[in-house]
Amino acid sequence: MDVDVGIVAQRDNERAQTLAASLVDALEREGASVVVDEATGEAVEAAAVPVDAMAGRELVVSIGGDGTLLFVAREVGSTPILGVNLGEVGFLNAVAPDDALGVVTALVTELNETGTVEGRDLARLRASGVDADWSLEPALNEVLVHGPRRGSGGGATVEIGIDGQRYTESHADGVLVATPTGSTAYNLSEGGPLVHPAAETLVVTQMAATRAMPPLVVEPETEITLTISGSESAYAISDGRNRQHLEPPATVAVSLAEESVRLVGPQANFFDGLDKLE
Ligand SMILES: NC(=O)c1ccc[n+]([C@@H]2O[C@H](COP(=O)([O-])OP(=O)(O)OC[C@H]3O[C@@H](n4cnc5c(N)ncnc54)[C@H](O)[C@@H]3O)[C@@H](O)[C@H]2O)c1
Ligand SMILES: Nc1ncnc2c1ncn2[C@@H]1O[C@H](COP(=O)(O)OP(=O)(O)OP(=O)(O)O)[C@@H](O)[C@H]1O
Repeated sequence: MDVDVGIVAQRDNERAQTLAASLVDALEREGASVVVDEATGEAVEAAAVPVDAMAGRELVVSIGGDGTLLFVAREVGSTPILGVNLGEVGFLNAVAPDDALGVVTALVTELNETGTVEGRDLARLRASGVDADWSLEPALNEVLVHGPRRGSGGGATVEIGIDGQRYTESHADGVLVATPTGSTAYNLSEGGPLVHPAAETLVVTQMAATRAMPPLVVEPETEITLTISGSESAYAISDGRNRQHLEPPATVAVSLAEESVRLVGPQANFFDGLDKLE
């Protein structure tokens, strides 16, 4: 059987491109059909396609840091992803570069023999306008609502609604809703709790609120609304990259997205990973 694999290497990263080239060689020798992303295609001899065209392949390998994996996840939906860590933190990428060849070859052999690979599904969040017609790309880490700019003087008033009931309202730099995956990212810097990956919850965390309430842990099916007012403009942002301009007063609805992200290959040990954050 011909296994379809996509490889995305962090742009402008020579180490990532070199590793991508050796994966292309090894996988083609195994009889797999391999494509790389267009930026990598300029440096590596292989068929190149846009990253979103890799959706539906049996495996996509992301070589880079957490930012690269978040980017790949945004583009390929629930296509199985393996993360190889070449970044500084690499919380989302379980595989070290030296192990990449062995792990990817083993996964392709498994796909050949069984047609499937084991993995785990990571929840994502959908953010959309309540009083305007827009939605953001689903977030693997968090959805954030903030005023015209981050930091002092850039805040706004944000009211948090939980299943139609008001939790709290305060002037703040912003408010974020994090998945368990995102609990170790921005959420942690803003005083939110660590969430163990096996816990199915969402966390709502205020950012530098003047009348701060503790971060609120809710069940994943909760409908969360963030209503922002008292500033000239505001933004809703998914995973730090995909943003929507808001004209306050504006209400953003945040809920579980239908499509999760599927990570395959060895699972990172959550507690070992925490050492990287110090
Ligand atoms: N103050 C902060 O902690 C802070 C600031 C900006 C962005 N971020 C996070 O980075 C993500 C991407 O945003 P960007 O593209 O603007 O920044 P980026 O890609 O430069 O990432 C910022 C840092 O967050 C780390 N990171 C990302 N996801 C993580 C996770 N799930 N667990 C632990 N660390 C993680 C990255 O390795 C990197 O060191 C956002 O979703 C946000 O959670 C965090
Ligand atoms: N092959 C690629 N094609 C197009 N865009 C890319 C590619 N690789 C990375 N990018 C862009 O770069 C961003 C990720 O790069 P970023 O600088 O955040 O690195 P990183 O993977 O987090 O690594 P580090 O931990 O070293 O910062 C993605 O959001 C995406 O916009």
